[in-house]
Amino acid sequence: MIIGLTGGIASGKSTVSALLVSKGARLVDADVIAREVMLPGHEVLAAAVKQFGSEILSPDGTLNRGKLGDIVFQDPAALQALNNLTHPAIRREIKERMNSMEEEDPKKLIIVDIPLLFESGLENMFREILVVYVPREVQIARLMERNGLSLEQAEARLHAQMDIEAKRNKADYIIDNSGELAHTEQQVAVLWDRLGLS
Ligand SMILES: CC(C)(COP(=O)(O)OP(=O)(O)OC[C@H]1O[C@@H](n2cnc3c(N)ncnc32)[C@H](O)[C@@H]1O)[C@@H](O)C(=O)NCCC(=O)NCCS
Ligand SMILES: Nc1ncnc2c1ncn2[C@@H]1O[C@H](COP(=O)(O)OP(=O)(O)OP(=O)(O)O)[C@@H](O)[C@H]1O
Repeated sequence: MIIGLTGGIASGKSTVSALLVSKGARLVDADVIAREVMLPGHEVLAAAVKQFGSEILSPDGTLNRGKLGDIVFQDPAALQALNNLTHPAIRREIKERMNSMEEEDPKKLIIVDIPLLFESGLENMFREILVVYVPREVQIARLMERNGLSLEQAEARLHAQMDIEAKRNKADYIIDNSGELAHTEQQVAVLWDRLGLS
């Protein structure tokens, strides 16, 4: 059983994924893979340096994520160029990990957390999709707080994604993470039952 999990930036995808993992699900996390392909020595990072220049690197040769984020989240063409470099490698790795987890234990729930699942047209990879939802204002407030961003920076990041209401409309399952964590936990428990996993 494989479910695609998505939502908006800072809507709580990692929080909900962690709750599902604590119940026994296995997790493929596209953000983790996206970080791996940007590590020194990886061909995707080399291609990004070629595209955006060595100013996206810190003095120790690692990616300066804030710097690259500032470049791409203000410029749709730059974001598209970055996506063209990173997404094929990320997609390949997601598929490999999903397949090997499924082979290892076909009965276990596998959660595949992909922030840009809809934007990247990956809906067809999944029979069912779970959207972690919070209203836009909550998204902005949590993003500003967690990443120390200004309102303008936070809005630019939201603007680079499909609107959260549109994602919610495409969901098979919705977890509303706008309340207290305990409320989110309850919904995860209900979902777990509904999937027949209890
Ligand atoms: C631009 C980068 C360096 C910014 O790094 P930073 O540490 O500030 O953010 P982080 O990687 O933690 O991403 C936070 C969130 O931003 C949003 N986001 C990231 N990349 C993108 C993108 N290409 N388009 C729209 N939103 C994005 C997602 O909601 C993500 O969960 C980084 O996001 C990156 O390398 N992005 C390209 C790879 C990618 O598309 N990743 C998304 C997961 S598939
Ligand atoms: N129910 C909640 N109540 C209050 N704060 C929360 C709740 N759920 C998550 N948060 C906080 O909101 C922020 C965003 O949550 P989280 O990192 O899980 O989102 P995400 O969707 O995985 O983010 P990203 O898109 O950036 O990867 C974090 O700082 C987290 O601690």
